[in-house]
Amino acid sequence: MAQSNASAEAIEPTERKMRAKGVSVYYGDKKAIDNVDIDVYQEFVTAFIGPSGCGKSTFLRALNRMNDTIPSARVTGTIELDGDDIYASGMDVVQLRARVGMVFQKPNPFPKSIYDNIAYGPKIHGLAEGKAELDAIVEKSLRRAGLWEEVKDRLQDSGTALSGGQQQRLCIARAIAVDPEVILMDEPCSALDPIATAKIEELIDDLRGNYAIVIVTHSMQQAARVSQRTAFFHLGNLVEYGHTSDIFTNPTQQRTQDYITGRYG
Ligand SMILES: Nc1ncnc2c1ncn2[C@@H]1O[C@H](COP(=O)(O)OP(=O)(O)OP(=O)(O)O)[C@@H](O)[C@H]1O
Repeated sequence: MAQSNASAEAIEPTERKMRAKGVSVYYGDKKAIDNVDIDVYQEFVTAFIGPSGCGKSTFLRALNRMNDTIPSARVTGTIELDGDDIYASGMDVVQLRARVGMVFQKPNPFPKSIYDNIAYGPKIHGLAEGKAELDAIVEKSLRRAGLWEEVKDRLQDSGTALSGGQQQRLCIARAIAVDPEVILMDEPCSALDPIATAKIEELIDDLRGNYAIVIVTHSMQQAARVSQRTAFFHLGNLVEYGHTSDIFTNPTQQRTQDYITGRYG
């Protein structure tokens, strides 16, 4: 498991990667997220916690316009990546989703080889000149995701034949391969056993140095282990956002206190 990160979280962020201002998300007439302001920082893991249905995944998906794929979904307010409005009309959404990658709850490798799972993104984004460069990206991505040693001799095997934990690291490698700046993770360990979960948590801690990471989790222990900042959502509102240790030991809001002491959720 990742060790306590109290010292890491005390460090003040140097670079803001994303800024949400007055963001609301609707499904048809129903408001799922209400007027949320939040900043996400480079080299920080930000955890979104809160009871089921509070809107964590909805808000996470708004950060790389994954909600665009849901016809009834509508986002208001502004979300910026490096100061640029990601909902602006000129924004290239394919490019945006490479810059703000996503890893889902259930590992979802393509039904292709391990190699092709990683190579696909760099190919369509034109990141490699030839086979040697592509090979290098595949190796580097798998190494970063802590999977290289386990798969280097069977890169042509199907990605779906790996264990659940390996599949999730493959999906992380796939996100890394297109050189993202932000990685969004929606309950990435919920389908995994404790050992595979521990590996992913260690990986998140390793990756933090190169990206801004946002993780939705139902596990408060996980949020405490891996994140430096925590946002507590309830009924579509961002109730409290701050240093992870403050949220868990000294929250300012009664609703946060009730959640972390198990009064609901
Ligand atoms: N595609 C959709 N169409 C309509 N309503 C939706 C859709 N997705 C989510 N919702 C609604 O939006 C609200 C927030 O859901 P969301 O999945 O974001 O919450 P969550 O906090 O991530 O929940 P969980 O922890 O259970 O995954 C819920 O009331 C949910 O029913």
